[in-house]
Amino acid sequence: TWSPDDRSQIRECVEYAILEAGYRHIDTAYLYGCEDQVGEAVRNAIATGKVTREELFITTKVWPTFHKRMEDGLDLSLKASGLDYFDLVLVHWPIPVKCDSEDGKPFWPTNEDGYIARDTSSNHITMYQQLEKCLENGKAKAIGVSNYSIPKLESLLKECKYVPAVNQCELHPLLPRRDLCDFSTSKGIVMTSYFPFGGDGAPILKNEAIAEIAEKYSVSSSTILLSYHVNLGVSVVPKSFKPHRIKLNGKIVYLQKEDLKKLIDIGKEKPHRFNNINYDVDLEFGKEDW
Ligand SMILES: NC(=O)C1=CN([C@@H]2O[C@H](COP(=O)(O)OP(=O)(O)OC[C@H]3O[C@@H](n4cnc5c(N)ncnc54)[C@H](OP(=O)(O)O)[C@@H]3O)[C@@H](O)[C@H]2O)C=CC1
Ligand SMILES: O=C1Nc2ccccc2C1=O
Repeated sequence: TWSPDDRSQIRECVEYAILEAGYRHIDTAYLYGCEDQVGEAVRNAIATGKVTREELFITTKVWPTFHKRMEDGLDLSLKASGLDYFDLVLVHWPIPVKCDSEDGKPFWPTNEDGYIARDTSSNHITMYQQLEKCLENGKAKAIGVSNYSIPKLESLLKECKYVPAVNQCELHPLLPRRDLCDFSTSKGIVMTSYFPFGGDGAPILKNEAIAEIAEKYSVSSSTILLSYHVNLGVSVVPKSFKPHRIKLNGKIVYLQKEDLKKLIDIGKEKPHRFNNINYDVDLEFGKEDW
């Protein structure tokens, strides 16, 4: 449910996804400013009698400006959505961001050097530990992380009481991060892919190697990009505002091993990340210590 600009259609799209396209997992975040619409769509969908709250899986994320008061951040999400609980709550980014306000805004304050203003008095472990309390008090049915690298997971796993259920990261054939996926899976952490099409404007759909594989299976490149994850045991959260694409994005095909390998190989040597946030830290693929 992330949209960089117009957010007016989100309630309608979420209702359509649930009622007409069979979606059960909806991914949102405090950052996205649309938890009110997600909550309304959930209530409307339940009111039709076609789906129950228990059948739906609603994820939200707490923004790192709430690094000292993650539960307050989650309370704002619960209030905005009108939901009694979230099925999954994630630490949105492992990097605490400076904040003086109640509402966690601005989300991306910058220093004079133009980089995002980090707050080093908290860290990726202390933020997660506050969500452990939200698991224990029932505000979250499961908790996890987002944008955590292997070093960040390693240090978190040494200190946490509950293993994160999920690590949601940018993943696609141009950024396969198989080391991160294998590490997470070996620890019982489910990987979720965001930006399956490369984000706004879906730049990865222009990739010729992917188009070739799509032709072989007589499906669209978008179906190949989503099937890539499901075939690897990774869950995936595509976004579309267009009803026919919302339906199309529910389609998954079995991929032959040789095609999965071809897809992984696309970004193996020179991985490309589309989500570049202006932190003064090294986002070096797979090796980052931030
Ligand atoms: N944890 C995190 O830090 C992050 C999480 N996310 C989550 O991941 C979700 C997905 O990422 P998002 O940024 O939305 O980017 P996506 O990679 O899902 O791409 C969205 C773009 O693809 C287009 N599109 C969607 N389906 C198709 C299709 N079948 N054929 C052609 N074009 C298509 C959409 O256009 P149109 O709408 O016009 O169809 C839109 O321009 C977000 O909505 C959010 O929930 C995203 C970023 C970071
Ligand atoms: O969830 C997110 N969606 C985004 C889109 C652009 C940049 C950062 C983000 C997020 O952290």
